[in-house]
Amino acid sequence: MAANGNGVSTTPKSPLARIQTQKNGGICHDDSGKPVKAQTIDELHSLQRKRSAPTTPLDGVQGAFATISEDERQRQQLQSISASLASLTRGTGPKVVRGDPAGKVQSVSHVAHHHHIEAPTISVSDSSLKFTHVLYNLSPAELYEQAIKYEKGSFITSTGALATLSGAKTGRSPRDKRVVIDDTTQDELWWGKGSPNIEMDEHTFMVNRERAVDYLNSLDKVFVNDQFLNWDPQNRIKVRIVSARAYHSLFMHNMCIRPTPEELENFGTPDFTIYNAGQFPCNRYTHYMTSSTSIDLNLARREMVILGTQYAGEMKKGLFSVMHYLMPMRQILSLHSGCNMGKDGDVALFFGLSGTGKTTLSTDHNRYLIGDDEHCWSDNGVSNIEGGCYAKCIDLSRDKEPDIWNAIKFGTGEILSLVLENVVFDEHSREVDYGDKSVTENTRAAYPIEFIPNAKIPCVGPHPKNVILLACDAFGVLPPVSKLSLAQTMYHFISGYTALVAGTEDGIKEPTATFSACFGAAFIMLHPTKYAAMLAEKMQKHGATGWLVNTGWSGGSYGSGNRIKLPYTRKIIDAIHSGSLLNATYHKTEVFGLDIPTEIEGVPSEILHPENTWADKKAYKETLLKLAGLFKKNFETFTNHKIGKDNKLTEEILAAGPNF
Ligand SMILES: Nc1ncnc2c1ncn2[C@@H]1O[C@H](COP(=O)(O)OP(=O)(O)O)[C@@H](O)[C@H]1O
Ligand SMILES: C=C(OP(=O)(O)O)C(=O)O
Ligand SMILES: [Ca+2]
Ligand SMILES: [Mn+2]
Repeated sequence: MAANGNGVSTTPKSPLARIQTQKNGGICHDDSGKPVKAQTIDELHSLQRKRSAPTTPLDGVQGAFATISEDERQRQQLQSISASLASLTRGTGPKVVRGDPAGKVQSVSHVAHHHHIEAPTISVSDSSLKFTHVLYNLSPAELYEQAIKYEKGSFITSTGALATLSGAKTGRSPRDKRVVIDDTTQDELWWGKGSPNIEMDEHTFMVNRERAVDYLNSLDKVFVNDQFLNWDPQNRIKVRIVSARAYHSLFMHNMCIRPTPEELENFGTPDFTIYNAGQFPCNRYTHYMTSSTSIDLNLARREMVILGTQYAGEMKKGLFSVMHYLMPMRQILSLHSGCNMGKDGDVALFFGLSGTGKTTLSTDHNRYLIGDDEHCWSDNGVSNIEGGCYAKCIDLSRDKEPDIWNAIKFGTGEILSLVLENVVFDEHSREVDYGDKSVTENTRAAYPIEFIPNAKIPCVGPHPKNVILLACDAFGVLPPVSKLSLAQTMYHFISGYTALVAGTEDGIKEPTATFSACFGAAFIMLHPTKYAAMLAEKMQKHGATGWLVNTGWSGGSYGSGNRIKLPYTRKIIDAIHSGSLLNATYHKTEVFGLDIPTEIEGVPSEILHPENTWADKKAYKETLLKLAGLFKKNFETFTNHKIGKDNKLTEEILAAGPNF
């Protein structure tokens, strides 16, 4: 007789299957599998989760390496987090416990618990009495669960990425950034016209800090990430990020350097702390505030407060500003650049403003990726500041950007851990439509750098051989590539030109020129000439060549011409890396005086000089002069600043701009 394991006949004689029972007293004893060890459903569920092994042997090691007990270490960790969350309403800080308030289980923290922490069973609204549950350095899988359970707009896409929404803000808010001015920062930092540092006083910072901390303390739970910045071990910075959303915690998990369990045990006090209370607005009646968004940096307190924006990029770029202060103090140059390395150890830097191609061009299947956005250049070479990449994914295609495409899914040996911001997907298949701009043009994917197959781990490399300045010229008059002298490199580095296209809004046809000193004025803290002088010195010392690459328009301005094809730009970049472009024949352009090659393998020669690609030569000349005028006007503010030890380089830089 054919019967399945439950004794149900599969060849019923009557229309309904008859249950065959055994003869021994009418009681079923036909379960073929071993019974589970659990006596109750709760027990069964608790069996599902195995405790993570403690990383330090509990009895510790004797002698010089003796470690504190696990209980003591956890007590110290909670004390440190409690101190981070201190506010006046809780003089001594909130009562902090670890774990998810929703479950009785404490297993969300991956350090084994050897004592049971009693959480209150009734909810108490008075913040000085309530508990704040701390979800400390959760794993991506745990953060996925938190996001899916509690954060509206969280979904898993067909490739396993976590899709989220950042709310009303889908980009950075540079005009809402404030920096505390005190006796030290007043002299050290760059203030005034052109500077990104808009001042606020210490007291106002504390007002916003208290607002953010009180908001965080009012919640049932907060996420705390303890992580690192900078792959250079001698200049590593410990950061703590306190946030209200699993999405923010996962984003920083991916973007900062992830500590090993051992490193986490010995983490101690952070060097810098972010309070991200982005869901809660600032009070616009507060002095120095001009909107409901505020991103406040206090270098003396080593703290940053975020109110009124949930755009995750604010955290990574906020920390980048901090590095732009801390690193130059140690004679290390911080760079808003991507960075990769060839098989022979030749390193290239890719400077550029947002959307010019740092991430796209540094992610190159034939080279090792050191990082896509933030680096340091010290006497030992280059190091990535971050542990992940943050790629723009509008119109992302598998053909043109295969490594980024493939990074947006399960990673080898790692559970899905990726954030896809503001993308649109099919409600059933969960397939992402990268062409959809319904939420924003600035859709993003944040993934750990290991998701790129050729990542160079640890993310460090020798001194750069090529320094590539990327400009997305929507006027269509800059050549696709030109070789720069050191003075020209400095001129273009200080200028930091790119052009924004007005986007898809109708009525706006003119591209807008943007000049952002050091290709990242929004993040620099000192005067641009300080960074420029360091760059000049390093390039000179290590014999690096500068290049200007236009990743923007050709054959006319935005509206009539077209964006230079990515495969052509890649060929240009290949020729820079291989060294073949150094040996090309060059001729000088008028007005900008740029040296352009006559030939590059794989690139049609006629596009190398932009004039050839314009049907209307008069319009070309007019547009060229217009852009040159904008460069001249922008550079006026820098003419009184000296770069280098004598005036020689400064004079050369001034002469390296457009002449007309
Ligand atoms: N010729 C080109 N060179 C570089 N990027 C291009 C080019 N044409 C189109 N793009 C697109 O421009 C965008 C560049 O963005 P991204 O690399 O993220 O810039 P960044 O990292 O500098 O902010 C990508 O979406 C890329 O596909
Ligand atoms: C995240 C950003 O960086 P980028 O566009 O340079 O990749 C940003 O500028 O907000
Ligand atoms: Ca980028
Ligand atoms: Mn960037």
